[in-house]
Amino acid sequence: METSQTHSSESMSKDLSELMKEATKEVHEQAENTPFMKNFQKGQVSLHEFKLVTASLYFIYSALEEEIERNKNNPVYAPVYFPAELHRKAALEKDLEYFYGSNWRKEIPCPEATQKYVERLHNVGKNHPELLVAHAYTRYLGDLSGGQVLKKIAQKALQLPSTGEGLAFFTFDGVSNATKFKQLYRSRMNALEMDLATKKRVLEEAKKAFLLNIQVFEALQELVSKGQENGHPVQPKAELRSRNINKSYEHGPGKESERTNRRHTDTILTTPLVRWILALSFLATTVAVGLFAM
Ligand code: HEM
Repeated sequence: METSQTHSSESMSKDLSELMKEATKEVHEQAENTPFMKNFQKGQVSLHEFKLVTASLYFIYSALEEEIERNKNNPVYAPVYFPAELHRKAALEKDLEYFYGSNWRKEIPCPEATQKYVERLHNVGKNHPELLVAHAYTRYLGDLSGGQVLKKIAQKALQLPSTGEGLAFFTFDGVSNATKFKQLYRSRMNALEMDLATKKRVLEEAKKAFLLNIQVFEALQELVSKGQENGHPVQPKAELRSRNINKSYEHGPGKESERTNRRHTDTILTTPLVRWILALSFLATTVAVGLFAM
C-alpha cells in the first residue's frame, strides 16, 4: 500500500520547475489578490505608490543580486546565473533617478517589511546558498510573466513617456523572447543537483519568498492609506492621481518637487501675519522715501 510519505516522495521526483510552480500556486493567487496588486491591475496606481514600490524593489534587488554575485560560481546557483538577461538593480537605479531626481539615494524609504525581505536574502545568500534559486525564481520569472502586463498598465495609468523612462525595471533588453527564456531558465533549474530534502526546503523557501513580497505590498498599502511617507504627511491620493494625468509630469520628477515648493510659497504668502508684515514694510518704505524726497 502506498503511504502518503512514499506518495509525496514520488511526486517530489518531478522536475524542480514543475514542483515550484505547483508549490507556489496558492501564494501566487494570494499575491495577485492583495489590495495593492488588485488596484494595480485595474490601473488604480498613483505616482506616489509607484515610487514607493520601485524604491522597495531597489532594496530587494540590491540584496538579491549582491547574494547572487557572491554565489555565482557556487554549483548550487551557477546554472541559473544570468546577470545580463535578468539583473534589475541598474534598471531600478535609472527609474529612481527619473522619479526622485539625482538625490534619490537619500530620499527613498525602506519600510520594515522590505527590510525583513532584504535580511532574509542576505541570510540565505550567506548561510543557505542552495535556497537562493527560490528567491531568484520568485522574482525574475514573475517579472518576465505578469510583470509585462503590469508594465503596460503602469505606463497608461501614470502617463509615462513611450520612450520608456520610469519603466526600465520592466524592460528586459537582454531577453528577446520571454517565453523561450523562461523555458531555458526552467531547464537550468531542473539541472541543479539537489537531494530530496533540499528540494523540499527550496519549495518552502519559494513560498516564503512570495509571502515576503505579499508583506511588502501590504506594508506599502498601509503606508499609503495612512498618508505617510517616511513619517511625513504626503499629498492626498486624489491630488497625486490628478497630477498623474498632467502632461508636464513627463518632463521628469523634478517638476513634482518644484510644484510642491510653489505650493509652500503660496501658503506662506497667504498667512495673515506675513501679509501684515509685508504691508507694514511697504508703508514704512513709502514714508521713508517721501521724507527723503522732502
Ligand atoms: C498582479 C499581479 C500578478 C499577475 C497579474 C501575475 C500574472 C502571472 C502570469 C500570467 C504568469 C504566467 C503563468 C504561466 O505562464 O503559466 C505568472 C507567472 C509567475 N508569477 Fe505572477 N503575477 C502577479 C504577481 C506576481 C507576484 C507578486 C509574484 C512574486 C513576487 C509573481 C511570481 C510569478 C512567478 C514566479 C511566475 C512563474 C511561474 C512558473 O512558470 O513557474 N507573480 N504570473
